[in-house]
Amino acid sequence: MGKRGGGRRGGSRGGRGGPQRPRGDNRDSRSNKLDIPRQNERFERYYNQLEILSEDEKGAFWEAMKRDLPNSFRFTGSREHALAVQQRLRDYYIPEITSITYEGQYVEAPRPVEWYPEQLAWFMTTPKNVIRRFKPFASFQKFLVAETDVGNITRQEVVSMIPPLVMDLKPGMTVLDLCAAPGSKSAQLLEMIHAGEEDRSRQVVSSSDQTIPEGDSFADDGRSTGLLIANDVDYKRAHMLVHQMKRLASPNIIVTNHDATIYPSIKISSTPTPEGKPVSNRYLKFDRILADVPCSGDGTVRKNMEIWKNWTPSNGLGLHATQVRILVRALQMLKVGGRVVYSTCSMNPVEDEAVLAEAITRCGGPQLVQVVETKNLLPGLRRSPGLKKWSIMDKAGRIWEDWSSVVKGRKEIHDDALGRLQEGMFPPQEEDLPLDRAMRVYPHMQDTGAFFIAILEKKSEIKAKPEEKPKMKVEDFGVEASAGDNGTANGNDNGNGNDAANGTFFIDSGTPPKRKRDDDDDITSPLKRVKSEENIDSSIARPAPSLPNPIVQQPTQRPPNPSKKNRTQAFEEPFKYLQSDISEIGQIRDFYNLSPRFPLTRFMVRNPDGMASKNIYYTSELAKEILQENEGKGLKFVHAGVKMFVKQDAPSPEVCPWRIQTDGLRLLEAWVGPERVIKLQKKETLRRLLIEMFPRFNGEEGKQLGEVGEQVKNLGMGCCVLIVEPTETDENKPDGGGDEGEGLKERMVFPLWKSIQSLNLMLPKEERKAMLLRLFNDDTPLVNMSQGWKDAQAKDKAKKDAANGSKQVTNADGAGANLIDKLEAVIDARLQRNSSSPEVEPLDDAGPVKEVDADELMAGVDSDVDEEDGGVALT
Ligand SMILES: C[S@@+](CC[C@H](N)C(=O)[O-])C[C@H]1O[C@@H](n2cnc3c(N)ncnc32)[C@H](O)[C@@H]1O
Repeated sequence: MGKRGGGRRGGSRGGRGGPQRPRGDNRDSRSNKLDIPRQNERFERYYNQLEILSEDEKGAFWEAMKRDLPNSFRFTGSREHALAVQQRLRDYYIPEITSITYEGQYVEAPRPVEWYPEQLAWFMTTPKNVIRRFKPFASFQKFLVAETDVGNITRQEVVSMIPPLVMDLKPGMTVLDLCAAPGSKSAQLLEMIHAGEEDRSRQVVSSSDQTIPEGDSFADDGRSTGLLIANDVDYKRAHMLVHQMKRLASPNIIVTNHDATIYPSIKISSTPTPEGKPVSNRYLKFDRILADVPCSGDGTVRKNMEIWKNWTPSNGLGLHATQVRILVRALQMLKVGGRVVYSTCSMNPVEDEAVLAEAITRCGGPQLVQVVETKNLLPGLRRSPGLKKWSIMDKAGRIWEDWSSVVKGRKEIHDDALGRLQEGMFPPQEEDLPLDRAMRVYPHMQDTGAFFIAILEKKSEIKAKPEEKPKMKVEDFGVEASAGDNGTANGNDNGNGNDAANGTFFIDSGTPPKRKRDDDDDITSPLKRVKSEENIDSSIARPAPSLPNPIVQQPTQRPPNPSKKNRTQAFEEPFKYLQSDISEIGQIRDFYNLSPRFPLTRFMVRNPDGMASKNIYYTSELAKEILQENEGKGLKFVHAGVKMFVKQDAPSPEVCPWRIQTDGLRLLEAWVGPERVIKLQKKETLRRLLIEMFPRFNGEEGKQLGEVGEQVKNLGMGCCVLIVEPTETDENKPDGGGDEGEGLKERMVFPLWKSIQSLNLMLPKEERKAMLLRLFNDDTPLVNMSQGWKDAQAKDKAKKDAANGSKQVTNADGAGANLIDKLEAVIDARLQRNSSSPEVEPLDDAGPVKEVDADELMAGVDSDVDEEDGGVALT
């Protein structure tokens, strides 16, 4: 799957996507955090009495809880590409780091996470004083920062990588990630949806019609037909999610912004049943749903030190009801036979096993919703089984073993702490509910954070029971019940007792949400009542992807666009699909000689008039169906589509003004005709094209461009596809290995622009630099060749002017050359302004290698992305 670079991610040192702070501030806040005493009487007492660990283990557990968390990261994107970047780490950085000795011992180098498939996840525990001493760490950091900037590496907590891995996700599936921001798990899910896609597409392109393999994975000529809907209730966090997802350049994702407890049903097209029976309302059901719910996050205490200060029993108690509602809604939206993975980064059974038990009960019991065994998944991962018995600590710090003691206690204890407790928080009556099939991962087991993961399988259609109101009478408390205590005092309620606008959650609110459902079968979406899928004939499976007639949306009235400052409400440009017979698409098809197998019906624009004026996006067929079927029905779509073509001024009418955007190239390249394809085999040619912006392809300079220089001579102006063909394998590489060979090992594709005299690889500066570092270990500053030849021309002209007594050049050749240069300069300037071309900035050097400390080693890496799983502020 694709990868999108594009600059250091905004506000890169702000953390949690916040505003950019000066580096010094960051250090201060880091050292302030380090000053927090790592103790909390109730926190420690609660988990000690829970007996989740043997006496022997308790010491190691608390010791690990109090230690700093190792840094960890994941190689992201398509398997092929992720493995290539990982190989660089193995071949180059690891040998350098492992050769360092300190006080007679070898230093600890980054290590792969044993149970992560293909060792694509790594962690490192190297102490600061060791890192400060040795320069190889500094060059390793440069690599990490560069690869993270372009999206090849993502910093992610090791345990947070588990839930997607146990989803048993196949590429054609429809998947919903209900609480998805900032998006590290969504990224994993999307990678799985695209697994094997590139190979399949190439297989189709190289086969004749008769030899294309049959089967679902080739249903759309090898393109993945699966879909991920990633959702978050918080609008700003949903945009953080968009930012993360765009890096993966997938046409198979839609981002939405809804409260997961009342997630609206999604309409799909109303084709008749195979028997010809008309069906009027069909709603999407999912194969897999991830409910990585908001939680108190006490499993992240090694990273979020404030938890030591802020942990109270109320944190978990207040979230239980929301967590149950999210899980029940997930089960409703699931296909029969489908699976929900429920996860939290909290160790509190009230947020874990109790939520499973309560949701299963509400959905009809274990015959309808089964807990799936997890113990054999991910061999090598040390874990404990889920709990079948637990006690609960109330707000006042008292421990309760069961519900009946609470009921009795209410007669004697006259404070409101007991009001928070509910029957469903205690272990279920049904003793054989196999909650132990879930998994708990604790920090001491493999030096990570803590996590809870469970898999639920839907065995039959369900009809969820309405939520029971807590049966509390005023006299039960011995105190006056305070009406309306729903934590919405600030008036910024998202209907859930939570403040969605600033991303914080009132974790003390145990009351049902304001926007309450009367009946689970009739969901009220935030904007409009949407009929529940539970009334629909569930035997109707989603039809195989088809290519319905393109629909051109009628131009709609543009809603008033609130100024950015006042955007507390979501405003998104509409998604309008283009008719395949419009002139712009015809021009694209003809210029790139696109294969008839490439679907021209999936192009979309983001403006209310539905006009192809600036950017053209591409989505999968199912994403298109969903966006079209649900238009104007209250669904809050925030993002969909991969930018595939961008319009720019063309130097002449024969040149197509629509150039291919890097994001969309992966999806398109196999279908572009040979006339617009250039092939590169030599490493040195690629190095030149990466370092030099706007090299000339004629004359002496052109010779330096080797095989590419030769081929472009016969190519018409405009955009083309540059394919880097791998010619070197582990077998044929020269003795000594490393990077000495003339060819490259990895297949790559880039958009290339041919101007009148020069070429330009349409790749952002950061991606050029990361690639130079990875493929050539070269951190040479980039060179803007157009500047060079313009300077040379200016000098030449000055010389000639001087020789001719400052006479104007009037001969035809001179005038022609000037005209060409001017035109070229205009085109270059426009290309430079374009998003995926290098910016016209002073070309900076990566700077001298400096010593770094442990935090700094990861500090520049992904630090604008809030990776923590504890998506709640402990207020
Ligand atoms: C634990 S974090 C999710 C982390 C995410 N899955 C990841 O791996 O990057 C929980 C998220 O749930 C969101 N959230 C909280 N309440 C929600 C609700 N009622 N509906 C949907 N999302 C909610 C929060 O905004 C937060 O982003």
